[in-house]
Amino acid sequence: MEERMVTGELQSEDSTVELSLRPTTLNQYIGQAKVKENLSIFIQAAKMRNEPLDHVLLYGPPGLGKTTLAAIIANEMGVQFRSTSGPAIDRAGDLAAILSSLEVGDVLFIDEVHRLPRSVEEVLYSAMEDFFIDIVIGTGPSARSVRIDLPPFTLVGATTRAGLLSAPLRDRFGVLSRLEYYETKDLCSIVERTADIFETFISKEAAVEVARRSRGTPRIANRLLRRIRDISQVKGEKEISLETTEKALKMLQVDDVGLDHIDHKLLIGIIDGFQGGPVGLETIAATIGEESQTIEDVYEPYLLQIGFIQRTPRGRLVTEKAYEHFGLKANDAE
Ligand SMILES: Nc1ncnc2c1ncn2[C@@H]1O[C@H](COP(=O)(O)OP(=O)(O)OP(=O)(O)O)[C@@H](O)[C@H]1O
Ligand SMILES: [Mg+2]
Repeated sequence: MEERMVTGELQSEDSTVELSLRPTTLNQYIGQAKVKENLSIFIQAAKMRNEPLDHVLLYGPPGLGKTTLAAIIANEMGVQFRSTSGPAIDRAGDLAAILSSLEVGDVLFIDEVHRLPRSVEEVLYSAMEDFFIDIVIGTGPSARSVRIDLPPFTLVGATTRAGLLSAPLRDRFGVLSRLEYYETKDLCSIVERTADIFETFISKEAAVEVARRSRGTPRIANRLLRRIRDISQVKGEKEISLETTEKALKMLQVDDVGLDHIDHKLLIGIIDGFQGGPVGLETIAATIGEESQTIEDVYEPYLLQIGFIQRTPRGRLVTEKAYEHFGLKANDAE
């Protein structure tokens, strides 16, 4: 897949900087008020009882701060943070090795937890519920099952697709937190915080503009800011101005509401090819040459969120709001 400025997914250029941009305490974590309030109460209560925190499932679109929040949980609990991911654990034995190296109260973070192989997932059930695992050692007639007791720990799972989690796994999480797209004012604070870390000045209007066009996603806001900062610096600006921000975003092909050419291709594809829909996902995918899974997971969520498309039983429908965005009239087509 080509690299996009406005995707929430992690891209190669993000990974190195992101580490330095990660807030480390709940207080520094901007937005997501409901999630933060809940977690803060559960963390305090667990600490008062001197028990590990209940297992936590964080879910929501890419780039909203799941990994960041997982690390914050460990930090706030004052325990070690161990991190792995679903696809990285091939065999039950790999998981057993990780689990048996944990210390009391540790946070084990499993990213993309919906991608754990089924055989590994099954080992996790008893680990989560009763802090032990049964593993089979050897093969054939000499095979035997060994029980390993584990220290009480907290599993923090993250997924962009909660719907793909099996029911037995989902049910073993005591805390389910859904991260939402950020409001502009929160993204604006994130942009200002990032600028601060970069030791760069940015005008209020410019920060609001970046926030407005970042699809409710901190990772995108930070990525756009980095590019805009480059352009502003080359121009010799002391402070990133609104004018430069607007120009830079135009160069980066990010439109007024944060959409790019791929969003345009998707929307215009439905408008031109199917009179605005409704049209089935598979048909759209074939028409614009993208995988339906990618459309569903990556392109569509934000378009749904801002009300540019609707899901109907008969397929996707482009709304009047989207027509207006392109300066078109919806009923022209009807
Ligand atoms: N609430 C927040 N306040 C400040 N910065 C944030 C916040 N949430 C996320 N960020 C920033 O956004 C970046 C992306 O966050 P993170 O990697 O945690 O997202 P994610 O949800 O784990 O994404 P993915 O689904 O790709 O794993 C981080 O570098 C972090 O700096
Ligand atoms: Mg992550």
